[in-house]
Amino acid sequence: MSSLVEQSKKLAAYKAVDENLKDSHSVVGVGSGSTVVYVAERLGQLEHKSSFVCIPTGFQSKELILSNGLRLGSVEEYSSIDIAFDGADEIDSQLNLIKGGGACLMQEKLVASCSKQLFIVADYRKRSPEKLGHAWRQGVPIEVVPAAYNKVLNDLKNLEGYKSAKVRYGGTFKAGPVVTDNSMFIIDADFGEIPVEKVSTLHSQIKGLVGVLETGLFANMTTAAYIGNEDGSVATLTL
Ligand SMILES: O=C[C@H](O)[C@H](O)[C@H](O)COP(=O)(O)O
Repeated sequence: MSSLVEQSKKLAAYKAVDENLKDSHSVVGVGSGSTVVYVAERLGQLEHKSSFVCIPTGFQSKELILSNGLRLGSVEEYSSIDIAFDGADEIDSQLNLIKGGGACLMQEKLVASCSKQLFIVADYRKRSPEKLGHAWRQGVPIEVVPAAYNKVLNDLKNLEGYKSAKVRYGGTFKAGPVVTDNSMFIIDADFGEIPVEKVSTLHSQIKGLVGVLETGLFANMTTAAYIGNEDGSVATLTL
């Protein structure tokens, strides 16, 4: 990956933490992915880091919290979270998101839904001019019960906008399907470009299929998105 992309991730993450984490915040959600690495790094540099507890969104997130000397909690203990930081695979003009490129969507949505504020950190490649499905062409990640994958693949064909869907495989790293932190499979379903006003409906339709645990469509959850630009600036997107 180019150092420009890496630099933009870091700048976005640092700025999101610096501008939004307050001394009064005692419970902080820490998401998953390669951009949140810099959120955890920044949190770990804070003098008052022992004054808040961090809630992970999966295995990688838990490791980030521990390796940066942060206090680890769990969403079972803290179902009310003051603020959460997470990455995204794509962000539309209304701050709806596609997430789950790293197969972590269920616990991410759990933490986001428990949090009073959700700040997204990303590099410039993640920002769509308007609709989801523009830059992120791999499809909407859907976490499914393993026994239901074939049924869900068939059910998806009946939904408006459906183009194709497939179970995600591990490639050279895993013979067979990717298995999530919740022991589920991931289906990537291509719906082309998703109109802003249809994100929520599409999420509900997919979620309504028996066998679906959660979708990677995050509608109306984002407080603000911090986007690291190629020129070294960071754009703050709010509604
Ligand atoms: O499943 C993974 C998560 O949804 C990530 O937050 C998302 O894929 C973005 O990751 P990255 O910051 O590596 O692009």
